[in-house]
Amino acid sequence: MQVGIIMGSKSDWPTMKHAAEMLDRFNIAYETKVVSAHRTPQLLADYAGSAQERGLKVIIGGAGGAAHLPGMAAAFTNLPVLGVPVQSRMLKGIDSLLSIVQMPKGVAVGTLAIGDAGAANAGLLAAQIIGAFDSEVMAKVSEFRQNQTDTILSQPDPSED
Ligand SMILES: Nc1c(C(=O)O)ncn1[C@@H]1O[C@H](COP(=O)(O)O)[C@@H](O)[C@H]1O
Repeated sequence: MQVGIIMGSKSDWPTMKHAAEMLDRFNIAYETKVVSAHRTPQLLADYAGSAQERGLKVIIGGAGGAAHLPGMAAAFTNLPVLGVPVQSRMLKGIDSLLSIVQMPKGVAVGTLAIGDAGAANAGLLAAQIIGAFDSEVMAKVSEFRQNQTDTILSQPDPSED
């Protein structure tokens, strides 16, 4: 496994599956697990603490509300941790975003956008990090981006639709 996708609750999966789907495009092996800084703190310490020796290269952590999961994962590992703010019901994910993004200097989390697009981009960014050291993955990232550009350039102008 190269990427660990962790989330605070099973209820985060409809968002976090977009990270998994992005990794599928690049044939990057990943594992998924519910791990919570609040509800299963020892599991988080064990998971993040052993991630590097188990061969993971990147951890993607998604959580909503008081989203301490990515920051606490980053506290237990030197691997790059990408944080996905899951949209919360009461505060629409602003709480998740602010909980993840304002890390103290010296412990880094790369924070993505709230919700599905953020999760997809976390998968893409993980592929780009791995691709920096793996030319096959980087070739797939280039192809993905070229296809995206070609699709947009081939669309008719808005008024011609
Ligand atoms: N933010 C965290 C953490 C954590 O940061 O450790 N653990 C669970 N949660 C979040 O609680 C929300 C509601 O969870 P439930 O749906 O299980 O009640 C989820 O979005 C989860 O990520």
